[in-house]
Amino acid sequence: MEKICVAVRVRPPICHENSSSTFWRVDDNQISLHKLHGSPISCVSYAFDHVFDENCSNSDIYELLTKDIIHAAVDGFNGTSFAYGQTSSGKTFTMNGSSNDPGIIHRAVNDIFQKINIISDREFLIRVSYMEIYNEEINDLFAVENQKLQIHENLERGIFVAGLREEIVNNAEQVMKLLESGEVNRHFGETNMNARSSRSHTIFRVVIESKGKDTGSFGDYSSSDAIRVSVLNLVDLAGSERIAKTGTGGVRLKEGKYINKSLMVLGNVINKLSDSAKQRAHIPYRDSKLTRILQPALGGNAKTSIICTVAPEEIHIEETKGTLLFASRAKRVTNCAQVNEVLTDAALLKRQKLEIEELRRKLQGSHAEVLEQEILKLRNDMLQYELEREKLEMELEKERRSHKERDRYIRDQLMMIENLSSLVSDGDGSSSQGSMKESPIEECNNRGDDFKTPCFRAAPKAFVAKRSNYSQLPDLSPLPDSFSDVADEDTWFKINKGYIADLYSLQTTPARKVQSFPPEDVTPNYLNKKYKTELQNLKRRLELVTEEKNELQRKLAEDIEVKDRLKGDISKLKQEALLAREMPQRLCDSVTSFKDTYEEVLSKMQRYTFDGKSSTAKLLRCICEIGSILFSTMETSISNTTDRHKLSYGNDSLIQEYNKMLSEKLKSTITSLILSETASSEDKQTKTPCSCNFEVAAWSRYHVSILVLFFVMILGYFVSFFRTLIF
Ligand SMILES: Nc1ncnc2c1ncn2[C@@H]1O[C@H](COP(=O)(O)OP(=O)(O)OP(=O)(O)O)[C@@H](O)[C@H]1O
Repeated sequence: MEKICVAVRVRPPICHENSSSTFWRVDDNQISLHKLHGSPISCVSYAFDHVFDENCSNSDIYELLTKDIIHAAVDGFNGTSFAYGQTSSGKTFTMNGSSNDPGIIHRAVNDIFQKINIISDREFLIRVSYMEIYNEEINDLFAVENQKLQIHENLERGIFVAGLREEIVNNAEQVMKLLESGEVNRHFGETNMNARSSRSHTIFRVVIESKGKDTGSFGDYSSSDAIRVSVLNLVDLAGSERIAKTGTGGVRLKEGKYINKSLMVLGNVINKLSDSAKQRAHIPYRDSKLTRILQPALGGNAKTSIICTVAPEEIHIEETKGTLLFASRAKRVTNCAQVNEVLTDAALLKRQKLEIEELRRKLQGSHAEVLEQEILKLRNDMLQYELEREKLEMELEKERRSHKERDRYIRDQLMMIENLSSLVSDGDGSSSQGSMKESPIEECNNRGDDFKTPCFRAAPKAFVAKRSNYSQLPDLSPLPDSFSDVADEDTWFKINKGYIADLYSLQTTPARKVQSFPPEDVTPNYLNKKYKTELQNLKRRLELVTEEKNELQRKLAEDIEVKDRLKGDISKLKQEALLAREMPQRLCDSVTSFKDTYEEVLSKMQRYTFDGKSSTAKLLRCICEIGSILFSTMETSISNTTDRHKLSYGNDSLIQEYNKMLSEKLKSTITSLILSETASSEDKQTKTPCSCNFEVAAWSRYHVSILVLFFVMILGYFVSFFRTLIF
């Protein structure tokens, strides 16, 4: 919540009065009425956010009063700046300025483009429109054919003027040209008070849309997909006037009445808003087109500044006091400005997903308390979004239905008119047919298509192109069709004396139940009900959050359990791997010791053979040879096994080959041994045997044969065991 910023500007005197007895004195942010010789007049002293004396320039006013609002508008806040004051007090001079001292509008436009050129991480679409409220009718200053436009309201655009031309602009120069063309269409007139008096209120409107350029960085979820839409109104009001002074009649008189009446409604709105919330009842925004259009700026979602211009001359003392009274009341009005973001469903989902991700990350870092808070916040936000979305959907549906009904009604009416006109005409229905080709709604749509700026520089980017087709069929929101004649002097008195009119006798439209800002029903019952609902919502959210927290804790415990189990498995596997790595070495050791034993046994056996030529000796040599080949083969295989890369099926075939070769060799040795044995037994019968040597040789052959068989078995078994182990 923030207060409206209010300033007062004193224009330089136009005519120097000789007989004046008082003067207005400006001290810092105070303005007070003094007697000619210096003493202040009691109760005529006012303080505001700023008071500018006659030496101040438009530049000073812009810097201190308006610049912040313009910058905030670029950042997505709605903004309004308007000039209020009696006729000829310098409102138009403040808003439009002169060639030497450009006014607030020109400075704001330049500033907007300067600022958006600096912001490199967002893309912008700027649209401008210019309208006037003349005799309580809205006219388009960019398109003279657009007269008597209607005010509408819908969810997406809020309060807007249907059929108003909006120009897409790319630079300040383009806007200045448009403004110049608009000024030509504005209603000015000569009065006794001002040679060029504004006879209408004008509103120059800038709509600033922007979207973040996608940086793709984590955590940049707040802005990447959301579109910001802000509306900036720069308003030059017509001045209140006293017919006795302006000396007008005819058209001017009529204009003056409308001006005074709408300013009186503005004063009433400000008065109501400046009351405390308890005293505030219905705010009569709908009593004039001016207040209806400025509704968001007056106590709504906008940052607002008011510059109240006063004339220093003594003859205008009553008007000046009236203006200062208005300014004092306006100072008490609070607004509630917030960045206007339009979130698409996808953007909302993305934002929530990222927020959950962020939470998970934090959970892993075990910041449980912080998380609890954040979960709570997140759940709250999500719930709020859901509720809002549901509400909006319902409202949209309602709006659509009423829209359809209206369409049907208009079509029926058109048909009726067509029938009637064909009845009236003498059988020639062609003229009526021609005029009935387009329904008002179609006409409005066609008008919407004309919104594009002819001198638009380049083909717009995707975002710009999409948003520039921004045109909705309006919803009817009737305003009083005509202002009843109000006795001018009476109205003037009410404006300047701070009189609060009886609104209900003035009001011509029923108060709507749903007002955006501020809430109107503040009765205790309503509040009780509201708080109860809120409490229930909060409880429900709390339950959800607790559930989610418990779920997350359970998952965390499960994760820890699985992790422990895996750790046990890994250490077992590590031990097995260590054993597997040691196995070849152990085998190698076994083979070496087996080889040693084998060689020892063989050397002992060789001792039984008395000469190396006997068949036993031959057999032993053969066994010895076979043994050493077998052992070296095994050693090679084992060393290959140690180096896993060398292990292949080729080793298996090598062992098989050796096995085969050895068997054949053993077979041939045994065959040759049997043959030589047969030959020696034949010799035994022909020669005299040496019984002692024969017995020894026979004994040794017998044992050697057994041993050979034994070793062959062991070797065979060893080789097969070794092969199984490796493969
Ligand atoms: N601060 C100022 N410095 C110099 N001249 C000023 C200043 N303010 C107003 N004037 C002059 O006073 C005259 C009246 O000003 P202006 O037309 O801006 O008044 P206004 O409040 O817009 O009147 P109206 O309500 O009738 O349109 C103009 O000639 C303008 O140039």
